[in-house]
Amino acid sequence: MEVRARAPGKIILAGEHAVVHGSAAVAAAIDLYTTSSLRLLPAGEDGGAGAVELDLRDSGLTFSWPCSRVHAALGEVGGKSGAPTPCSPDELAAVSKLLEGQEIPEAKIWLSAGLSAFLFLYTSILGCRPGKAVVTSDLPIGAGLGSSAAFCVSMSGALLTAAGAVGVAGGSGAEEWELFGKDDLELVNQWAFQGEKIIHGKPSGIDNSVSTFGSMIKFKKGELTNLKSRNPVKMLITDTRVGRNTKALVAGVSERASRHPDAMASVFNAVNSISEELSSVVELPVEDEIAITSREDKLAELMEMNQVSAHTVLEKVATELESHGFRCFKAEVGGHGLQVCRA
Ligand SMILES: Nc1ncnc2c1ncn2[C@@H]1O[C@H](COP(=O)(O)OP(=O)(O)OP(=O)(O)O)[C@@H](O)[C@H]1O
Ligand SMILES: C[C@@](O)(CCO)CC(=O)[O-]
Ligand SMILES: [Mg+2]
Repeated sequence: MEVRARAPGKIILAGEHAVVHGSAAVAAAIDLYTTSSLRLLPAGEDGGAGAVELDLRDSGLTFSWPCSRVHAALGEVGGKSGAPTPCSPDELAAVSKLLEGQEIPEAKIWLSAGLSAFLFLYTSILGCRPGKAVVTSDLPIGAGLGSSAAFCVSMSGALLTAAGAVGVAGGSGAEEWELFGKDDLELVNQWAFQGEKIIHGKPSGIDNSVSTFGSMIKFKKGELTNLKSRNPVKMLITDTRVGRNTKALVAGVSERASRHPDAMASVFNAVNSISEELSSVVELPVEDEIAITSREDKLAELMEMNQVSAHTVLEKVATELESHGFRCFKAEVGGHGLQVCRA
């Protein structure tokens, strides 16, 4: 049987980075997804133990680890389909050793973090059982749209479903996306957070939470509040195609906070207030065009204060940006979280 799980990317409207230091932040799922398909395989035809395989379809790269090698590196692992235990430094070192000998092009060396997260999640949940995972994604990687979280959430969803730890009982039989129950989502989210830690270093958990649960959320110190907005909020997302590494950026902010503790505490406090205010603006009931425009203006101002300059003339701005070679996504925000499909 093949299990497919898809998880959305996200945008953060306010509170990015400050959320790692305890400020509130507001994030929304976007309708761009990463899909992980998983098929458990029989043991090798030659009587061998088979292999764990990963096919990263978008980058045209495939990876394979003989189960015997995985077992030799990690020992007895797997079967942990309850709450996760974090990846210990020894485990991470063993996982990193498994990357040796894999042909990762220098230009895509950043994939190593994703491969480590995959190996940790796969082996912790399924042990050294042979299987093949295929990943495809609509999301640009390293562009701030939560590709790492969508990768970890969709992969955790597929692995835990294959392990029988979560899932819609029996499935509908039809090939359509179904939503998980709340407890299952909680479990997937906990596992995905462990994967995010391998990729991000010190994540707040906002990205994996919004990717798992969907919708628009306020997130503060690990606590999630669903924001209820009766009117859809539309955003224009622009990929500057200038890649960056979130782990390095997060570490940079922490270093700055330790160099300037008082000043940065005030910055984090200000960002917290912006996120709190933005959350209430999102939930304001808006009945007519004037109220919608006024809400958009308030959101724009708060986002600008947070960091970003927001524009409402979407088509005009998109055309202008695209004429300069940028890529724009017009995304619906606040949609579904993790979904699963069993063929
Ligand atoms: N589809 C994918 N396949 C394999 N690895 C992936 C995939 N998507 C993300 N990753 C892993 O996640 C890393 C990118 O994570 P990073 O947190 O730096 O960027 P992001 O998640 O796109 O942005 P942000 O966290 O700021 O929203 C990649 O370097 C890779 O290791
Ligand atoms: C930059 C950051 O705030 C969001 C990354 O999308 C880091 C985090 O919260 O883990
Ligand atoms: Mg990320």
